[in-house]
Amino acid sequence: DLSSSRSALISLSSAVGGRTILWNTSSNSNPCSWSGVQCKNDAVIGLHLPGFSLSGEIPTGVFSNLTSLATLSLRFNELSGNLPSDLGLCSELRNIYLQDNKFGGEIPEFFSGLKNLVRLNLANNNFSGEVPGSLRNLSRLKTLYLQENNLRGFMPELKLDLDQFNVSGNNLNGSIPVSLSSMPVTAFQGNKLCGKPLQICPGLAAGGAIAGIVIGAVVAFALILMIIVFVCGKKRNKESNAVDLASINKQLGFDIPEEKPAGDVENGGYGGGGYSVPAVAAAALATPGHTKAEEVNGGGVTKKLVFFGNGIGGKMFDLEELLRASAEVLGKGTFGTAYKAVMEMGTVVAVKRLKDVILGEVEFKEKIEAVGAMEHENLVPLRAYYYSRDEKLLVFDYMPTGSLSAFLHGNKGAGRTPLNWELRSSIALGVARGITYLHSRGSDVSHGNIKSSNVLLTKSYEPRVSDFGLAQLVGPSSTPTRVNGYRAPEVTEPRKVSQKADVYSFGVLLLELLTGKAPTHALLNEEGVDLPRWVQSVVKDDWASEVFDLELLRYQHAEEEMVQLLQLAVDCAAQYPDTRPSMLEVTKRIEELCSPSIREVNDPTTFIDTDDGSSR
Ligand SMILES: Nc1ncnc2c1ncn2[C@@H]1O[C@H](COP(=O)(O)OP(=O)(O)OP(=O)(O)O)[C@@H](O)[C@H]1O
Repeated sequence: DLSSSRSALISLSSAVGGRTILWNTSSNSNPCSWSGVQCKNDAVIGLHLPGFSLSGEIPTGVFSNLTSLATLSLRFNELSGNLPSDLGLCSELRNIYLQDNKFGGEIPEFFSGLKNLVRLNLANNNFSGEVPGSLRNLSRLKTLYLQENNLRGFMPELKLDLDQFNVSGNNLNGSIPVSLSSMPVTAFQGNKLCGKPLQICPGLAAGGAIAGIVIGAVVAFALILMIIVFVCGKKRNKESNAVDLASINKQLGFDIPEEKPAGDVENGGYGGGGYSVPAVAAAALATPGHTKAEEVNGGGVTKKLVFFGNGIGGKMFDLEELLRASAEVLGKGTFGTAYKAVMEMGTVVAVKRLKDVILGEVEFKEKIEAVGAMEHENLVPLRAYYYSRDEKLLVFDYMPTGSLSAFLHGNKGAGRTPLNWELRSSIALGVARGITYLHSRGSDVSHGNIKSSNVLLTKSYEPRVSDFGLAQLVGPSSTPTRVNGYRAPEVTEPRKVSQKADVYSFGVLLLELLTGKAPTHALLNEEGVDLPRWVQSVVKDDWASEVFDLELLRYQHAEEEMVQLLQLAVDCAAQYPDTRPSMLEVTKRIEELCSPSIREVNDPTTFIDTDDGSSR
């Protein structure tokens, strides 16, 4: 019944902070077209208003007109007061997300009547009183999040088959019920609880004292043994490392700091090295048995940097100059280590020192020249290369803003620069164009390693795809063996990539841009998920708008575009290669759906949001 749900929504809207701006409440307007309102057969089945700065109490009576609700999401607002009792009338509710508000009072008993509930999240509120034992009636419940409230008393035995559970940060005491003993320690921390998985309860400890002493002694003995074995092993390792480093240092005449692994999200996977090595490229050339001079003039043949086009910014330089550059490790990737090198004349380049190149010089030149010939505004240009028997160096333009991965996941703290919708969609389009160009060079040309750490950003945040064409240069030991969240399911052999596998990886990258979540293979935690599977499950559960990155939710005007891009991402990440679109089609679809937003990108001031909530 639309008329009653309409008045219910208007009263909710005016009660919670007067945010009527969210909904067009003019006469005859259908609430089903209002943003955040989801309908099925004219009945309101979803209310999705996360992060809208709503405040105040929800008046009683609103929910009695919304009894078809299946999903209620009001998370990340400032709503307060008791939950209205008529929420208990919404017996169709499956998902309740009320976390990160200021709701108070006791957890209402009426929840136990919502028999269809699958997810209940009341975390980070001011709920007090005890955890109602009647929650055990919710036989379909899979997620129960009650952490960071003021709950006290005992934890009741719920005997539910929960996948996700957390009551940490309350004032609960007593023993943990057996049915919850398999939950992780973190689910109970910050209470006065005892028993498995936490420490044994005091009363029980006395009874088990003797057994405890015996077991304790055995465990202690085993521990001491393990420590001895570990310490001896470490000492041995250190000795062998010391020999290696000593011999390298002797050859080079200076210390090489330890290299940082690439893709280190904490440091943004980029530029986190912080140390500077004099002429790190020289280090690259000084391999056992070859001195620098021999290498450069080995056997009378002068090895040179071979440039494509007219150098970097019109400047060319020779190997000697590169060797004199001060360098900094950017990270270690699949194909070798990347350095930032600043030359005396001020030119900054990125140098990649390839490892495990199996090709002979002629074949290497042929392949690398094909890479050097690739020219597109969304690809990182290869400017020069150096080939000798023991060293292969590639010189690229240095991208000062780092990788998309670093930008999306690097700095979660305050002061983080959020990526607005216009920027995200223009990055999506740029990357799609770069890959489409690669694919247009031949049906057998594919990238093979598309991921957000291989999308680098220029100063004005234009995306450039890197690392293309390198997989063909190196041996199998350098191909990415780790199963990663970007790899298409049919790619069982990492070197057997295809254009359709690139489309899959691009689909995952789109999902990453839209959800703000980093993909990993397994369903791990909030930080890493099997993105295609996660998104599909969420969309199937009718809570599609829950998918998007919180930072995107303020761009109400672009919701339609976001949903369409999400659909495209899901199409790209289809399980079967044949059902995925081609990159050319993908580019066209993004051009069509994002063109209004992307036009705004021409104004550089729209790139970055101030994150002060003013545009919400
Ligand atoms: N041209 C460049 N300009 C600036 N930073 C770069 C450049 N090329 C690479 N980097 C940075 O150097 C680091 C290592 O890059 P590299 O390409 O070697 O590995 P990766 O992309 O992390 O992994 P993989 O080799 O599996 O693709 C990354 O953090 C990357 O962002």
